[in-house]
Amino acid sequence: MKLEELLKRIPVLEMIGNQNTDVSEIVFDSRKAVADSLYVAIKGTVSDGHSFIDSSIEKGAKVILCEVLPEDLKDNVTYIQVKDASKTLGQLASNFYGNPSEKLNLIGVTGTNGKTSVATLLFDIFKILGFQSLLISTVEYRIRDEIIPSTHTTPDVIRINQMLAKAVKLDCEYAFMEVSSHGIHQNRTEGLHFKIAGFTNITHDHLDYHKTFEEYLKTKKRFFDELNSEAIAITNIDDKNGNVMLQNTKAKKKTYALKTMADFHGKMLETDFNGMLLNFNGKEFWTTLSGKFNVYNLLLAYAITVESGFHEEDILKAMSQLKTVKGRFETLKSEGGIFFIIDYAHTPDALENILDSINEIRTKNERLITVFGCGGDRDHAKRPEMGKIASRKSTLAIITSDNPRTENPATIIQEIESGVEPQYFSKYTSIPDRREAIKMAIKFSEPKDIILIAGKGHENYQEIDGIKHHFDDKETVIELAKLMSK
Ligand SMILES: CC(=O)N[C@H]1[C@@H](OP(=O)(O)OP(=O)(O)OC[C@H]2O[C@@H](n3ccc(=O)[nH]c3=O)[C@H](O)[C@@H]2O)O[C@H](CO)[C@@H](O)[C@@H]1O[C@H](C)C(=O)N[C@@H](C)C(=O)N[C@H](CCC(=O)O)C(=O)O
Ligand SMILES: Nc1ncnc2c1ncn2[C@@H]1O[C@H](COP(=O)(O)OP(=O)(O)OP(=O)(O)O)[C@@H](O)[C@H]1O
Ligand SMILES: N[C@H](CCC[C@H](N)C(=O)O)C(=O)O
Ligand SMILES: [Mg+2]
Repeated sequence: MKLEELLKRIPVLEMIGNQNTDVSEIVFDSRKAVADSLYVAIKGTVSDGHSFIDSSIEKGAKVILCEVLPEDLKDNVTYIQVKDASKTLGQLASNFYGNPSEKLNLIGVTGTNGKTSVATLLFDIFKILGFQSLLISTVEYRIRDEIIPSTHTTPDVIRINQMLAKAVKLDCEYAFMEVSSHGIHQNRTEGLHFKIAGFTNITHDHLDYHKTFEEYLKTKKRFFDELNSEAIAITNIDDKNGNVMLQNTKAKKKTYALKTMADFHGKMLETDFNGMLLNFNGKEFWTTLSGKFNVYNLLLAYAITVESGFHEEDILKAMSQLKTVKGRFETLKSEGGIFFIIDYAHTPDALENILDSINEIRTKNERLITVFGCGGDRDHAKRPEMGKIASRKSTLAIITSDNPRTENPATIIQEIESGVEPQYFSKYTSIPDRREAIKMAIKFSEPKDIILIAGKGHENYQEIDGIKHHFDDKETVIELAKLMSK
């Protein structure tokens, strides 16, 4: 593509060199530079892309876009100076791929918990309604029926535009994507044209990255601040920060809630481990999904589908056919009659929600055993909180490992244990090996008992010291429950 065309609507401070050149590709990692590419130098969290300008040229980059021009300028290279290279990358990527986000209906979901669930439910609802879509999520990316492994909840803006462009080419009419706070902060959604934006909730998470809750909140809000006046913003007003999200948005505002009056109002009428009877805006329907948090997720998915112009009856009919999202309140029953729930709850709020949901459904004649851990190299503050919640709300909590990464698993476990209140000391034990922990839970159980295995959901690895060892909670449960019932 011609450089001139690529720079359309992009404010440039200074340009040195040939402006009439062709760009073969845009890259922001010097290691991926190819002949005639344009390298964007970005200041990252670990290093500064400006220090790799020369190595990108060695690999073939012909245009350099940066915030600070290098002192030593090479011949036959075009240098472009901009105020914010990271934001400019988004605009360049949109231009390069033909602005695909404007050619379909792009819908983004943000919030601490529920993003994967809502985005996946939407992909499935629209499929039942007869529409093909793109899904960008933590678990996987999907273009129609093609599944692409996921690297990030919200990948970089080049990947996003590449996938959007492919989706447009394959006649997809919708794209559903998770918008993570890292993604917003690192401008991975810059230049994208969102039609609808949904907010799930905001609670304690990622303070290792954002430092304070206020910063985290501000980052999430930015997603709504940047919507245009034709977009629709839908927020959960049962969350105390739900309205904050819409304070400065130009988008049309819509609300959903279970506890208060809202544009979209939901009620849970009945629930058990087989599903729930729900009422949305006065209309009843059954779903095979369980867990109160899924009422919120379904309600947001419903609101987004209604705002997309579909009939309420058609939507509810489609919604009653939905299956559980992988690793989100996924249930299994062993031959011996033990009930397993596999869930991705990896934050204090998510763990509390799922335990409350299970306690609401169970008869209390059985026991509830919770196996969980906390990720290494991540927020330390959530560890004691999760220890407190799990021991308080289960018959027995078995603390184990969940991606210790570069940390010592024993230290993480100690930090979790430090949150257990003295009256619950007899209600927890610690087994660092996750397989052994699950084995212990099964050994301790009797028919009808419930074992919750939290934190990994769909993940199929245990990350230790930079190496991902294969580990899958569901697979382990199936294997052990069978072995042990023999
Ligand atoms: C902390 C974080 O988010 N880091 C992301 C960030 O990398 P970074 O800022 O550390 O990059 P850097 O190493 O400082 O390098 C700066 C720049 O120099 C470039 N560079 C670097 C080396 C080199 O030789 N040449 C070169 O050009 C890099 O490409 C980069 O542009 O930008 C990269 C490119 O987009 C991301 O891949 C990377 O994600 C890392 C791998 C990551 O683990 N991110 C997680 C925390 C994340 O983003 N998670 C959220 C979900 C969280 C949740 O909701 O649970 C997600 O959306 O997935
Ligand atoms: N609406 C919700 N409110 C509170 N908790 C929820 C909600 N939806 C899901 N959860 C809990 O959070 C876990 C993760 O759900 P999900 O994967 O949908 O969230 P996410 O926002 O995509 O998370 P991540 O940021 O890790 O990608 C679930 O397994 C469940 O325990
Ligand atoms: N996207 C989140 C997921 C955490 C899941 C949990 N299993 C862990 O490894 O901490 C993160 O990387 O922080
Ligand atoms: Mg997710």
